[in-house]
Amino acid sequence: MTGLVVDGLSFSYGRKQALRDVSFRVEPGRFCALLGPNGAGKSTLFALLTRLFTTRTGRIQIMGHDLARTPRKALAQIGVVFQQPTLDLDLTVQANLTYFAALQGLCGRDARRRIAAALDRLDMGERARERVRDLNGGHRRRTEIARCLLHDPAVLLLDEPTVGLDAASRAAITRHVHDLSENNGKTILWTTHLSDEVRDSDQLVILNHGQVRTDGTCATLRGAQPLADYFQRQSKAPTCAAA
Ligand SMILES: Nc1ncnc2c1ncn2[C@@H]1O[C@H](COP(=O)(O)OP(=O)(O)OP(=O)(O)O)[C@@H](O)[C@H]1O
Repeated sequence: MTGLVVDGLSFSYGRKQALRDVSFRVEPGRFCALLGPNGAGKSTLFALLTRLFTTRTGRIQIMGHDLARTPRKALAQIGVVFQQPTLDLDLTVQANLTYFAALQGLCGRDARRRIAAALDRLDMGERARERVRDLNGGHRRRTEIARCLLHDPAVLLLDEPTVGLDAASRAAITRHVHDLSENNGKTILWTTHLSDEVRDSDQLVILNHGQVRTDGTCATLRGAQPLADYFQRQSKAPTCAAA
């Protein structure tokens, strides 16, 4: 069963077409980097994947569940980290996760066990009792990633999760999320406009002007050239029928 299928997806804001016939698939346990310059359509795609927006053109399947026909089953399979942080700054890490667990119908010993395991995976176990306001940006992001694991989703969607972080925090978060695909079998869709967050073994989908420019293994696509150069070339290349 494929982790994530995006098939013939189009979306417009009024007369502005943001996505045009976007198709790609991510196999289970794969890390897929969705790379695109500003305005490429990454956030629009993300909004469709999380059902904030809907469209009649195209379809999305998550672990075999059609998002339009069986949204509850499909959404139960995803963990989401949005671009804008959504933690309560005045609560501790533990309280933030306990609150989210309750929203997922998880409580008591089961919730505590899941929270401890998720925090440990992100090397955040020792910070459980700290107030989120006292954490740096990288640790706040790690808390959000731990939170999205609580209901044990198969697919993780992360929308530019490293925006605003320093280099060390970016590297740590990128490493943690790669680890979740390699060692925990999570299917990852990671949107970014930073080519240094992508590894050679990752699936790479480049989006530009709302269209998929390339889709394949990063090492194969970039060949001998640095990914930054390849990305720049793909981002500058003219797009047929771009909006
Ligand atoms: N609410 C809106 N109304 C009209 N056009 C919009 C709206 N939101 C986005 N767009 C346009 O749709 C296109 C895709 O935008 P989107 O935000 O999805 O791109 P992005 O790749 O996420 O960019 P960024 O990296 O800057 O967040 C852009 O041309 C943008 O100007």
